[in-house]
This record gives sequence, C-alpha cells and structure tokens, in this order.
Amino acid sequence: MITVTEAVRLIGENTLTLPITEVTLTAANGSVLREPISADRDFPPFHRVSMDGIAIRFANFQAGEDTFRIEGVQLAGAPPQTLHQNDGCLEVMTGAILPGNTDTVIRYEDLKIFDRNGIRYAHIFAAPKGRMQNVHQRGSDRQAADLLIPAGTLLSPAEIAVIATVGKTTVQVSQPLRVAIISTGDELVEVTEMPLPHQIRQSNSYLLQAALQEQGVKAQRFHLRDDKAALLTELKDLLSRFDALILSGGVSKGKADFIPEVLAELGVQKLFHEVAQRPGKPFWFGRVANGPVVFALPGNPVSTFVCFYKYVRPWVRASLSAPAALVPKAILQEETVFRPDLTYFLPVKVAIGTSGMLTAKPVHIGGSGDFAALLSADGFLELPQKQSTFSVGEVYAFYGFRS
Ligand SMILES: Nc1nc2c(c(=O)[nH]1)N[C@H]1C(S)=C(S)[C@@H](COP(=O)(O)OP(=O)(O)OC[C@H]3O[C@@H](n4cnc5c(N)ncnc54)[C@H](O)[C@@H]3O)O[C@H]1N2
Ligand code: MOO
Ligand SMILES: [Mg+2]
Repeated sequence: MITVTEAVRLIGENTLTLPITEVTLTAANGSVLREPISADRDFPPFHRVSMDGIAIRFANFQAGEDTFRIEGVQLAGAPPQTLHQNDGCLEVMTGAILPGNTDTVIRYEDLKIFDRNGIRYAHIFAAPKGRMQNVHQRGSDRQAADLLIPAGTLLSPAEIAVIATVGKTTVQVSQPLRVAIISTGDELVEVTEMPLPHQIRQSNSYLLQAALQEQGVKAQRFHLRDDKAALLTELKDLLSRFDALILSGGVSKGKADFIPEVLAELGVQKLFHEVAQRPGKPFWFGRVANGPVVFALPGNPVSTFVCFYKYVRPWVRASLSAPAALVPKAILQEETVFRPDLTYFLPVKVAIGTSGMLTAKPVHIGGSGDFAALLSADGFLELPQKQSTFSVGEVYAFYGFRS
C-alpha cells in the first residue's frame, strides 16, 4: 500500500502529451490552446472615440473658446478626417477614429447644438477635464506583438473574442483526449432497466461522464460483466482504441474482482494497487508502456467520486496541458476524529465565513456506498494520514465538485 502523496506522484509521472490539431475558431471553445496568441496590431489600433459627441483641440478650449463651428461628421468605419479650422469641431461617433488635429471628445450630453445663419455650432457647457478625454488611446490596452494568450490556456469565450480580433480563423489546440469509462459488475443494470431485488442501476459511469464533461472531455461509456474471458477480450479492444480507461469496480478482494489480474494479463503495468486512504483504498493504477493509462477505481460510488477529483481530474487537466484546478483550503468547523492510519477524505458543505475564508462543515455519510449523502456536500476535505484528531479552526485542502 502506498501513500496518497506517492499515488499523486506516480499518476503525475504518467500524464500524456496529446498531439496538436488545428480547429476552426468556432469549434475551439473549451479546448486547450497549443500556440501562443500575440497582438497583430495595437489594442486599440487607433485613437478610438469612446463617446458620441464632438472632437475639438483642447488648446482652443483652454484659450477660452466654448462654442465651436461644426465642420462635419466622423462616423465609425469612415476613414479619418482632419479638422481644418483650429477653432472648429467635428461630430464624432463611438468607435470612430479620432479626426486629425483634434485631441478631446465632449459628449452630446455636455453640449448644445444650434444653428445660426445656416451654420451649425456646438456650445459646450461642461468643461472637458483634459486632453484625450473620451478617447481610448491607441496601444493603451496592448501593443502590437504583445503576448495575449499563452499556450496551455483553456479556451473560454474571453479567449475566443481575442483570437477573433487578431484575425485567426483557425487555432492549434490539443487533440481531444479519448477516454473510455467502463463500469463492471453483474449486479448492475442500465438506467433504463427495472432492477430485480438483487440488482441496482449503475450510476458511477454517469458520474464519471458528467465530471469529465466539465473538463471538456467527451468520454464513451461501456459496461462489462464480471466474466474474466469477456473482460480480457473487451478490455484488450478498448486499450487499443483509447488514451485512458477509467474503470469502476472489481478491484478489491472479492471472488469476482478480476480487474487487477485481467489488466496484468493484458500487459498493463501496475504502478500501484491500494492507497492508504478512505474511501478508495483498493484504487489500482497502471499503464501500457508508452500507451494508454488505466485508472481502476474502487466501485463504491463515494470512492469513485473521491478518486476522480483527487487523482483523475488533475491527470486529465495535465494531459490536456490545461492549468491545474485550484485547490483552496477551508477551515474545519467541527472536531473530527479518524484513527486509522489512512488519509481521510471527509465530505463537507462549504460556506464563506465572516473572514472571507471558506469554512467546511462535515456532512454525515453512511459509508462509501452512501452517495445520496453527497447531495448535501460540496466536496471533500483532505485530512492527512499522520493526524487523528482534526480540530475546529484547522485548515485543510478542499476538493470541490460543484462549479
Ligand atoms: N475483504 C475486503 N473487502 C472489501 C475491501 C477490502 O479491503 N477487503 N475493500 C472495500 C472497499 S474500501 C471498497 S471501495 C470496495 C471496492 O470494491 P470493488 O472495486 O471491488 O467494487 P465492486 O466489488 O465491484 O463494487 C463495490 C460496490 O460498489 C457498487 N458499484 C460498483 N460499480 C458501480 C456502479 N457503476 N454504479 C453504482 N454502484 C456500483 C457495487 O454494487 C458494490 O456495492 O470493496 C470493499 N470490500
Ligand atoms: O473505498 Mo471503500 O469505499 O473505503 O469503501
Ligand atoms: Mg469487489
């Protein structure tokens, strides 16, 4: 049996580097960027008018002028005009380039336009604060060639907008991770079936599929019987078609717990079996040399759950070259005693305390088969192996499963 820290290390040493693929911008959301994105021009690329109104030379206002003859209109999208008379003005619209020979924009709300002898004037009644008022200055956000988005970023709508503005219609991202979720067990029937008294509907593969979906991974589900020959044939096929297999069930000491021996027969090298933790002690992990990775998670649903968030999710993110998920700390709210020499993953409900820190209240759970108890929890606190009494006010790593 190995420690949680050892298990994390061994899994971390077996992250994959996925090949790069080029996708269209419209299909890139949720993928991991594999090329840096730089600014092709300054942001903004010209002095951009940011309010509808008029543009003047500030020096003229400073010299005492408050009424300006309107020379014309500068619309957004029109090539730049130039103010001809120093004491004149041009009407300007949000998004337009600032006209030549002007440096200040005054909003329509701060002026009055009137007509005298067929000539239009703007009279300002709220003094402009200074040069470049209401002008979004060229290069003030980013400069041409600045790095905007580093490789490894998980693309979200904010990145998609920036990639669009630099003129890229396709982008290099990580190829999708091919994951098979495999539930095992003769007691399990499909969700659509009516279980007999000695059967249950299977839920772990749905849990895993949903949790992977949150990481942008579309996994396929399979179900296999506790039949050694069938397991050998089916798992052999799945190992040849996927980057990772996530199994649930069949890894403990039962008469039908065939998974470790079947994987060994199929040439999957065992990296560990059994981790000093509760729940999830019978967790098995291995890999085909330079090939697919196999997580064989214990079947009890809460174990599957904990092992996913503690081990599988970080591996998925690292393999996608995505940044690691944040693991905040939370302040324990109730004394908890756990004597076995194991790391204990305690289900908790969290809140934001008066200090602004996360606080964690233990959620009672009837063992690792009681997954309904997780409906009242937000995640798990990792209570370290070396300690047995965990006091109020102590802080521990919190693995949340609600986004
Ligand atoms: N003699 C021992 N027995 C057990 C030990 C042990 O150390 N010595 N460990 C216990 C622990 S801890 C766990 S966790 C389980 C792990 O069992 P397996 O990985 O072998 O899983 P199964 O036996 O197939 O199933 C266990 C339990 O979980 C239910 N299950 C399985 N798959 C699903 C699914 N897809 N959806 C819903 N529920 C599922 C299954 O029906 C069983 O009730 O072993 C202990 N035993
Ligand atoms: O992992 Mo087992 O779930 O401790 O019951
Ligand atoms: Mg078993």
